[in-house]
Amino acid sequence: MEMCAPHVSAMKNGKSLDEIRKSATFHPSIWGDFFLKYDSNNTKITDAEQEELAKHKEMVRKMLSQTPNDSTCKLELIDEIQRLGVEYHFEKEIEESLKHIHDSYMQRNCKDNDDLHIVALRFRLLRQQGYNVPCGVFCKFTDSEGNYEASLQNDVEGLLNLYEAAHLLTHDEGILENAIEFCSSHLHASLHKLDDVSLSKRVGEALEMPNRWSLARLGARKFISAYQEDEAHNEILLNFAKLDFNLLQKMHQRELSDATRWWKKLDVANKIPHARDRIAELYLWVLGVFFEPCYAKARRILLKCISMASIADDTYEYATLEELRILTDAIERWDVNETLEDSPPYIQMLYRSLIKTYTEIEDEMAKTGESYRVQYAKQEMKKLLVSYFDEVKWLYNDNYIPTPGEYLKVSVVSGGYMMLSTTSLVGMGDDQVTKNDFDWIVNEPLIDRASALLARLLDDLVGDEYEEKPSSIHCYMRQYGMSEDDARAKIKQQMKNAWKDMNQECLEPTPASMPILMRIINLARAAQLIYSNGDCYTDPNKAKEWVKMLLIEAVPI
Ligand SMILES: CC(C)=CCC/C(C)=C/COP(=O)(O)OP(=O)(O)O
Repeated sequence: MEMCAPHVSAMKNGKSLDEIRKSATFHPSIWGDFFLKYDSNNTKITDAEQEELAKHKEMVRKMLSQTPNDSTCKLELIDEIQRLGVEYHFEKEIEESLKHIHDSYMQRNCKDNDDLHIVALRFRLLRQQGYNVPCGVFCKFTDSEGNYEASLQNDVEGLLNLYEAAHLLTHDEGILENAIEFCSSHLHASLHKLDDVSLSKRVGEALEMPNRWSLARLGARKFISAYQEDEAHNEILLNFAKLDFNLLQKMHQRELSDATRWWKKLDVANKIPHARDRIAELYLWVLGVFFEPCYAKARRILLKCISMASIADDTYEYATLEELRILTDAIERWDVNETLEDSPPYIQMLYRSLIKTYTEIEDEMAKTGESYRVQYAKQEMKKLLVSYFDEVKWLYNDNYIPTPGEYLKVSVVSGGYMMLSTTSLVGMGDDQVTKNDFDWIVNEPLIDRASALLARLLDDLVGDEYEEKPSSIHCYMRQYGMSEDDARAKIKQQMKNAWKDMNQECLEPTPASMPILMRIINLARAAQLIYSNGDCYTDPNKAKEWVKMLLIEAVPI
């Protein structure tokens, strides 16, 4: 591609590109120092709280082991445990039960009862676990032309379960695609007629965001409230879920408090004032990737790296082409002694913080002989910043609009998700992640590319208001002479395909272990949330409710 000379900036409304870029401003942080107050004193978990939790946990464990595997109650109990967000306490028990349920289902050739709710629930639980249950189990609910029976319209519980199950679809599963369409329209129609408060809440939430796409913590918080309204709820299980949610929340508050202190020390608001000041929102993103106590170290590392990416993203949308050329070259060399003394302070500051952050992570990982992991993360960060620079070069090349192929090659990387997926493995346990897993993930396996593509396209669909650079919408319009609506429809189709790829890769035989695949699925879920209503990262008011629900307000006991 022919580049313009660096000093020849494109003009728009009488302003040079440099001027336009420097004039962009972001909403200030809405949280400021708020989370500092959650220090060790304010987030203490008392012995009495621990004991109460342990007592409830034992009762739930007993319930789980005493409910026969071949009962429909068992399916419902597992689903409730998972959706209430406490599955991580009983992973082994649930794994064994689902294996038993799967094996006996296969032995009887998937013969089932005729209750749609149960068929769909079993299908979903087994697919979530990686079992490739055939979608043909739903044939008996369709007529000879493949349409779902009209009589199902009144079975709201059945429709809801079918809708949730169908979101585990892979390619060429038209029966599940039809199910999503059929259920969506009838669930929408049922919403204002439902007397059952719990069911109505669950239908509303599912239509807004199906369970497969939902952030686990937010899903748990909402399900606790719907479950409480269900007259048939199990009091012990409900109380356990509430206690657990609140204790985890204290741990998350403490982590965000520490992160806020680290962020303040960087002094981003003063030293890099063009950057978004979003440590709470970034923590929310990371919490979407892993919320369990065993991932505290992984969260801490990922948060630091995503913060660096955020500052870098804004710097690549602010600085001049020449400044960025020098920065990008230095980052590719990754020379810890480089100071970039001829560059402006914000470039020096970004470079210094980046090197320092990764050096600190490396030192920490060296203690367990795992500093090799940081090399992979560094490589991905370099790739990310090079892709940011490639986008800037398009812009300075007279607003060059790339072909869709050219665009995606760069912008799937610049979405940051490949860097995040690799980095999310850095702080995970050595029983969960090996060197082979890093070699696998940095080679852009299908699930990783699909999650990154989804995030990029979601961002593109909402991002235009803040961005100067081209998006996939422009590229499609230009390449195929499409209208904006048609380009958007094409992008939505690609997003559906990305979910099919991700679902397929989570079925046995899987390309990596489930804890690793779940990080990638969870990243996709975080993107679904953050770009669900415009760009909720850039506009902090849009993410405010979620921060409150997950990080401030305890669940009322
Ligand atoms: C996924 C990551 C790395 C998150 C950190 C914050 C960030 C860079 C968000 C995307 O912002 P944007 O919408 O401005 O992104 P882009 O400029 O790539 O469109």
